[in-house]
Amino acid sequence: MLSRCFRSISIVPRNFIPITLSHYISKPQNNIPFHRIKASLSSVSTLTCIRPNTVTFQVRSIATVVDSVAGFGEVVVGPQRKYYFLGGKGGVGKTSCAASLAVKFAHHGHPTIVISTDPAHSLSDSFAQDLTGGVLVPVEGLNSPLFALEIDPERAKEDFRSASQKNGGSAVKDFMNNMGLGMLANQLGELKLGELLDTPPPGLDEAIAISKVMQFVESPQYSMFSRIVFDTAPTGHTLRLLSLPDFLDASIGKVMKLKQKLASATSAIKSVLGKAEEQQDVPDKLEQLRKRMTKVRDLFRDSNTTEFVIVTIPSVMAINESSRLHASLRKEHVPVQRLIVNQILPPSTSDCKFCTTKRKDQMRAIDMIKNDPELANLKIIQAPLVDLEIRGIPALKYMGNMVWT
Ligand SMILES: Nc1ncnc2c1ncn2[C@@H]1O[C@H](COP(=O)(O)OP(=O)(O)OP(=O)(O)O)[C@@H](O)[C@H]1O
Repeated sequence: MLSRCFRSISIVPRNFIPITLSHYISKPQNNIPFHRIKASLSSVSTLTCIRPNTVTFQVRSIATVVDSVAGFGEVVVGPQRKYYFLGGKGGVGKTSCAASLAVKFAHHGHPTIVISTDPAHSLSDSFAQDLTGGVLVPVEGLNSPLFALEIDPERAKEDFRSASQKNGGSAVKDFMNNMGLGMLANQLGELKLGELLDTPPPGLDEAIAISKVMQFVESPQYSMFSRIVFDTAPTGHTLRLLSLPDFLDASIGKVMKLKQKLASATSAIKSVLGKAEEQQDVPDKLEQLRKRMTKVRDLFRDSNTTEFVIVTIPSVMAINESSRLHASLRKEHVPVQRLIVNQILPPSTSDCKFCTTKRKDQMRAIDMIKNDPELANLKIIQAPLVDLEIRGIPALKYMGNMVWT
């Protein structure tokens, strides 16, 4: 019956999205132009056609939402490369929002990469495709170029460890001890270098992973990609990630100063002993790492190229965490404009007490946003809880059309 209704969809008031995800997926031929039909939270859901091809509709429950403040026009415009980070509390829908944005960018002609920096990846699950392996994998089922990358944090950490140990870690310490420069070795100890290298702080793997991403996105081979979407780890992890470039920059700077001192001490000893000067090391990996850290930090802060979109759900706990996240992002000078409030229960017209109470509870939580000094000025994007899990390209397209209007 619904399929007959769709023939008359153009006369439906602009404020409705009258189908459910399950219907969208099962009847793709009836896909309707979402850009023409937006719903407000006060509207009700599943649209039932009483008489086909007429303006008479009975609105039941379930359907959909969306305040048209997402401004997809703003994020899609311009051929120059832009970076979007999607982050928030665990399980709120970061991956679904990131993957759906990436699909939508690709659909609008932007060659796009979606990257998961969450050690517990779910991009493969979200796209319902195997995207593992730590390399760029083409996403299937789209006519436009979209690639995905699930970063392998263990491999990245290993790379960092071996680079650092070869260049500034235990090899340096041993060398200093052999040269009778134990005092310098002690200073190195004070810097807790060993701790940094042997038991990297949480988030280091992610920072290194992002610096690796920087390395390959800077290469001309990848210059064609105009949108890079990051699906980040839950809040705590991501905050550590954002503050790490500064921390590492400072730590690596200290290590490098020590290395310089060590190099001049070594060459002084060698010249006294009359030994030939050794060839200078090939490019110092620590210096490379430091440069990449600086680039990551600058990238995080540039509002012309970067936006961090906070994703939340309508619960007091999630909104409080989003508020703290925004405060921390502001402190790190990371540009934030939008807050997605995901998984909002549509109004219930049935006598389901659970649904009514739950929705009231959610509405109270949403009201908190308006009074929260950190969140009140953000553009709020409301997205409904849909009737199926968001998995696979059709579901991601559906989600994209709901969220990114
Ligand atoms: N609006 C929605 N309606 C229905 N299901 C949703 C919605 N948004 C997300 N989901 C589902 O919720 C689950 C969690 O979503 P997702 O993996 O995107 O969250 P996440 O924040 O990335 O989680 P994690 O922190 O574990 O990485 C998934 O099963 C997803 O399909």
